[in-house]
Amino acid sequence: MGVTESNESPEDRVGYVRIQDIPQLNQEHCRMRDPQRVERIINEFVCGGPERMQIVSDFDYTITKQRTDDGVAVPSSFGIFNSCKSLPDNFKEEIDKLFHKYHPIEIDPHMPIPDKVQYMIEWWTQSGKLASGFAFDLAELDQMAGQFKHALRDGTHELFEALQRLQIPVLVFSAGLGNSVVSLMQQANIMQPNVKVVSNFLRFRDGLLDGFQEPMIHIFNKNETVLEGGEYYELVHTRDHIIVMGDSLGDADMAAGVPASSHILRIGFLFHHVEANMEKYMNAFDIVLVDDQTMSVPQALLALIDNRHQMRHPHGSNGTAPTQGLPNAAL
Ligand SMILES: C[n+]1cn([C@@H]2O[C@H](COP(=O)(O)OP(=O)(O)O)[C@@H](O)[C@H]2O)c2nc(N)[nH]c(=O)c21
Ligand SMILES: [Mg+2]
Repeated sequence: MGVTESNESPEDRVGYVRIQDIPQLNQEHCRMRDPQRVERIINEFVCGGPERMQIVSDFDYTITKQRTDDGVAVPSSFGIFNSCKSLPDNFKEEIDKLFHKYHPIEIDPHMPIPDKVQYMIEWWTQSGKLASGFAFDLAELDQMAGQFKHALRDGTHELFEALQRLQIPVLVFSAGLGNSVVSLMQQANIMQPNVKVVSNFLRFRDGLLDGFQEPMIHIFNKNETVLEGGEYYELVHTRDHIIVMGDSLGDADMAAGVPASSHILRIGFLFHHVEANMEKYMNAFDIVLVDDQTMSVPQALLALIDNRHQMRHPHGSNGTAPTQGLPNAAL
């Protein structure tokens, strides 16, 4: 007698998760281009368990809120640095000039990407040159960043706690200023050993600021290809179940460079010009959350993965090696 072939479809299996059973995905402001694809990936994630998961997240307005309860605007990571009082008098003026020259290029819908890349490299290089040749006390940056430690999305602590407990690596990718990102995350107590920040970090030489450390992270190389060969790449390249989170369209590509067989679920936080942007966001992200200032959706997905994991490993052992502490200055 051979093995009886089962006609059972995956949907009939015990433990199969359905979108309609996940309240966070059934909210009015949660949009999905292809709910069946989302459901399929979620089931892959739940079956694969925490050992195969990694998170890749943008920082500005993804980990921080797009809109705060008290209406206070949250500065970007560059903005936190630029508002430091001790910077030379002309610094702010010059950095603003660069912004007005290059930001329209960054968002120009007609210019081809390869042309934009050249301009973006110019912009980040010139910003680095401006941030050179004067003394700067990082304590001032800490003080500025600390003012916004409560401006993280609701549920961020709980999400990061769960990710740490399940030893899921988190890559925070920012084309902004890494020192602000790390400082804010440290002061908010979410800079756990499983979290790595890849960004632009200030460099000092002979006690003076000397621009940014290499490699430059700009908006068009903000993806896993810049990690290749590095320590973090080694840690995560076998983790083929990936949640990507971002608020800008380009953030959807942050997992570029991971093996093609990976399952990637992209979550996009849409806030500005909702109607005008909706179609593009729906095409770029699997889940689009409109004016959602929480981490409820990633938390819900993680809870599903966690619950199944607890059922398999009721005594707490998950068979994986502990996540190493990760250096944040270099790749
Ligand atoms: C070099 N430079 C780049 N930016 C902006 O920083 C952003 C960093 O990009 P990102 O990491 O994708 O962050 P986001 O979450 O804010 O989108 C880019 O979109 C640029 O518009 C900059 N912004 C300021 N204020 N000053 C700068 O020197 C500067
Ligand atoms: Mg952002």
